[in-house]
Amino acid sequence: MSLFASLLSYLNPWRAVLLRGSLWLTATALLALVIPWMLKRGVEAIERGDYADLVMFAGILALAALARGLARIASRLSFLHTARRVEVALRRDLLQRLLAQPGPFFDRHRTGDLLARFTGDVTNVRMLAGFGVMTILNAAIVYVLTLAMMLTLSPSLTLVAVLPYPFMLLGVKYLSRRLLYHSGRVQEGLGQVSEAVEETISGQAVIRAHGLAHNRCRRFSELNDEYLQRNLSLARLRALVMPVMVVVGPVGTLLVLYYGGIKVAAGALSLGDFVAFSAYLSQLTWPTLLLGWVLTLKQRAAASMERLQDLLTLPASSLSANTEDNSKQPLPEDAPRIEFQHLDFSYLQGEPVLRDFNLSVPGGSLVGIAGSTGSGKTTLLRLLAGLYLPPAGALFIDGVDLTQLDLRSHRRRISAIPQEGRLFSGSLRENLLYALPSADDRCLESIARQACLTAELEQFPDGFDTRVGEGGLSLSGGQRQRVSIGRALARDAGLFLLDDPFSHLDAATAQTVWQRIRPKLAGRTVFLVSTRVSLLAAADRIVVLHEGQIRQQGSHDELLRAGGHYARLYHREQLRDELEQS
Ligand SMILES: Nc1ncnc2c1ncn2[C@@H]1O[C@H](COP(=O)(O)OP(=O)(O)OP(=O)(O)O)[C@@H](O)[C@H]1O
Repeated sequence: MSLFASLLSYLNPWRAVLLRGSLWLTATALLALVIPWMLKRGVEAIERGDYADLVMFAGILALAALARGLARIASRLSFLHTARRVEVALRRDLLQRLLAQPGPFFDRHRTGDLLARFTGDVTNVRMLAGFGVMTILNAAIVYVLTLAMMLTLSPSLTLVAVLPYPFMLLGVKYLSRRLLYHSGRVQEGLGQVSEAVEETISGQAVIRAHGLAHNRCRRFSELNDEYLQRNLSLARLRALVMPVMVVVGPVGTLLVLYYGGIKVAAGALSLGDFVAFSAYLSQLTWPTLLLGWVLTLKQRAAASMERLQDLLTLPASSLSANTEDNSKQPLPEDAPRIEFQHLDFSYLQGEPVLRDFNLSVPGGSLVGIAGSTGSGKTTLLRLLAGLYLPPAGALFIDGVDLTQLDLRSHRRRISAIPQEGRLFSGSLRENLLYALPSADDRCLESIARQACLTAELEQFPDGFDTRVGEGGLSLSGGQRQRVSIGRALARDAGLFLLDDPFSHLDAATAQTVWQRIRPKLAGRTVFLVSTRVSLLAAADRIVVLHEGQIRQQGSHDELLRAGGHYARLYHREQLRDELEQS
């Protein structure tokens, strides 16, 4: 879609406001026409020696100027307010698209670059949608009306005045292509700088702990220099645009002065007409200059819109809406039956992470997943959540291929605790009830009890209203993890995906939390990944992964009797716990 087509789709809902704005612009231009005409009549009154008329024309001129100022304010408000609304709509659509993307999208895109699209790129488009559109429309109206007046006064002099304009158009056409290219590079550079800032702030603890601040600053300076060079190239080009426009006005005025002067001297044009003509011509100067500025703005906005279109044209979801069977809303308490059939999975062009994975899970069972680090445990849960797309015909939910499921309905029945359960800025209450904001205090207290947070809450001076800081930074790792557990429990889901939710808790607390949350999980399908294998003892089936393949599976007792990897992990853990207690 071209820049203007995309922009139009965002401006369309505000067409009534824009129409009003255009009427105010027309009123501004019409009132502006009165001023040179009153000059003409004033000059004629002076020639006649009629001072009463002169005062009257001066009065009309002053009133017209005042009314013109008011009409200009009204027109600006219509256009600039609309642009702000377009900006909001763009940001909303961008975020909606982003959140609908599957995991590989976020592996491919850098956070800073995505952030730059929300800031710099959206601002460029907003400037064009507001000031740009207003300036272009204003120039068109002023040109048509003013040229009509100039033609009325003297057609031949009008022809002389517009002689330099074709040269201006040629120069502008040549510059605009290069402006587009350089604007794109500047926005890309801004993305890299934003990325570096974002990473530095979120990783400041690691950077300082390793004494890497100096290296980081050096790398940042290099990126900044590169960004500066790109900006300077663009600024040089933009600096060329203004002179092209600035030359046009004076050349036209010079030509008019020369030929107009000859005409007045020869008596072919009255002095009043000549003064009015010159005033009309000077009214074209400012819109022409602004057009030059809008041209650079247009190219910047075109480069930005191209970057925004990359995101706005993404599919709303990588998983398609499905047949009638799946379009029905699954009930939250539905505990799905899950089947993996010869599942092979690898991330973008990487080595296979899961290989020939086969598993049949009846609805309402608790599946424990154990295995060495990097064996594919998290990947398995990501596939179940539809965050990454499994190959077709390999993963079935209630007998339906996951790739054919409506992703939103599927996710509605899932509650997950990711490995790094991120909290959001806000209070403990907001975080615990993130998925259920309307829940009452009784529900909140019950969640906190299940997640073993009650003791801490009594110590926090603000209780549930305690702020957790960005990402939950003001809480300990264990507290953060228990808030994540509470947040997941608040959902009445049918499928729980718990990725090592007790890794930051000591053995005793982990057991207590696990015992407390189990009644809530009864009758649900639960996948529990745990590096602490003793917590898996209650699972209906335990799967032990090794390098993406099932190495062992069975109940806790069966696996202990069989010996092997699971039994070794279990005995090692028992020994460690005994040592810690002694
Ligand atoms: N987004 C990704 N892009 C590419 N490769 C990935 C991605 N996420 C994980 N991997 C790779 O997939 C493999 C399995 O990772 P996964 O996180 O599933 O293992 P895990 O068993 O959960 O490990 P751990 O116990 O350490 O959390 C690893 O080799 C990892 O490097």
